[in-house]
Amino acid sequence: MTFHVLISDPLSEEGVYPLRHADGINIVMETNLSEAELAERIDGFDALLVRSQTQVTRELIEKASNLKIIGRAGVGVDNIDLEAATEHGIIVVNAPDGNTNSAAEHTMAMLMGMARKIPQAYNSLKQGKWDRKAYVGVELKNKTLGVVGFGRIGQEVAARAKGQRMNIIAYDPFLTAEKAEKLGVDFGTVEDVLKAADFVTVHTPLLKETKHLINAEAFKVMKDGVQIINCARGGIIDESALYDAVKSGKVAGAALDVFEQEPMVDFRLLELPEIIATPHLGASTFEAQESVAVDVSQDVVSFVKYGTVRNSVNLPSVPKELMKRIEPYFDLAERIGTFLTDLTGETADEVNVYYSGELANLEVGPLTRNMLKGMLKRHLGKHVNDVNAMYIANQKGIHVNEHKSTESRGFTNLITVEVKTQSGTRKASGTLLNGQGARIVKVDDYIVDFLPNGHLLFIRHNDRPGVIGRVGTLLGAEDINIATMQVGRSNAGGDAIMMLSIDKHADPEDLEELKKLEEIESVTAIDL
Ligand SMILES: NC(=O)c1ccc[n+]([C@@H]2O[C@H](COP(=O)([O-])OP(=O)(O)OC[C@H]3O[C@@H](n4cnc5c(N)ncnc54)[C@H](O)[C@@H]3O)[C@@H](O)[C@H]2O)c1
Ligand SMILES: O=C(O)[C@H](O)COP(=O)(O)O
Repeated sequence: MTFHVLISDPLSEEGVYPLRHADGINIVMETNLSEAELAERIDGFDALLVRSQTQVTRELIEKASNLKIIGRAGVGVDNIDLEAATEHGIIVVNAPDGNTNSAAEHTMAMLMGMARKIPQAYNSLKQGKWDRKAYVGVELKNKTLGVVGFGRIGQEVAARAKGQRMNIIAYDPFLTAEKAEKLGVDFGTVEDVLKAADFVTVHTPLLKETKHLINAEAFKVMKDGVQIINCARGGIIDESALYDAVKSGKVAGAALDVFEQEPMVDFRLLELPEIIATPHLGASTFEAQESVAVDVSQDVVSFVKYGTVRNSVNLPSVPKELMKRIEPYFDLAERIGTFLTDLTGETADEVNVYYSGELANLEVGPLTRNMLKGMLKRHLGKHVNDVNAMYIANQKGIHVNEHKSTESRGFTNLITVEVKTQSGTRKASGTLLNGQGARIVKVDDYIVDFLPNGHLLFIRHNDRPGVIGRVGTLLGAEDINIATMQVGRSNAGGDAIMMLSIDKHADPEDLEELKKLEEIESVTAIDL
């Protein structure tokens, strides 16, 4: 049975060599298909290989009844509807490392070209002018480069910028003081980075949280004359805010390789002489394209021959028998992970997962991966799933340990997750109650019992008369209805907690009002 592969974006011929010469695999490379033509052709193929140009939408996937694997020859999978692929049982693989170096080098080229106004000077010379006064640049030496997003490419850019004797300050949800020191960079919040930087470069995925991360508010806190680079994803910088910031003189230069809409249609930005641009070329080198094409080709061959892949970004590989016994706990494990990320407001350095009861006799790795997915998804969105969660956690230096005990601890099965963060240790335990679904039954050392879903408030307070009533009164005044309320205390008059589920999201102002109430120690909103 021949395995048919359609390549709809330009992949390196050298890179697809393993595919072209694999038994039983037929390749068609058609890189000029319109969306409609692709939708017509896709049904006849078992695999689709793309870069960033082809939009692999839910509509396209629904037409691809034979599709078994999608290969992304690059990092970003935001042009692929992962949920739709997973729902349709289609494995998605990418090539997370193959173009890192090229993208970092392109970022440095854009940084230096912008600092010395090279494209502008070249265009002027091409028009026959010899104008040396108009293109006075700035040095990089002793200037501060602010890096927002300190993963593979962010770190490679920082290493190169240090070679230019720049000072580096970085922000990344997974960057801690210890890691920053080891990498020889300063670190801080996004605001710290934007305030300190002479040059800002962004290297995050495009997520709900990072869309327009650099907006008008962000430009306000930056230094006058700041210069900014985006070789990551269009949309991280609000292009309309950038236009205004350049016009006002706040931003002295911008170097863009990616755009909110690609191919670019609104060229307004390029009318500004302070802006230089390239058409999404960060990974466009022979070396990078060969590397990423080899990576995805090898995964397709491995999938055809053995049913396994290396760089899956969406599907778990769990034996059917085991899946039947642990699948009911997947959702609980994920919710505990998200609950703890929101409860701590920090990323973990160490995670200990304790399985007690019958679960202790099973391979619980997929449950741990689901819990990690819940823990990481706040910052990595659909880039993390139960297949790559452990890989990403390890990459971020999060130590993950599993512990098992057949001791029942009062429940047939109990999953306890303990996280160690910069601020201390927190934990939560959950179980499945027969016929009532997932429940969280312990938070830190307090016994509770609530559904881990919807809008939750976790309140730490001193055990005094009237505290609970005041909380209820304030929420009522804000028209926030309490669905359930759990209270627990270490001892009479001691530390205590409230765990509330409320009917609508409590906004920051409501939380601030609650924190002002007498005897309230902390208030944390958790939306699961
Ligand atoms: N221009 C190009 O041709 C080109 C080439 C390669 C990669 N890219 C893009 O560059 C980006 C980075 O690629 P990578 O390989 O370094 O990915 P990566 O996953 O190694 O690093 C991304 C980092 O962003 C961090 N992050 C997530 N949300 C954040 C936030 N709100 N604030 C700060 N940091 C946040 C993550 O923790 C992670 O460490 C991706 O979007 C990728 O698609 C573009
Ligand atoms: O996410 C990536 O890998 C880059 O944006 C490269 O995209 P490309 O494969 O379209 O060059």
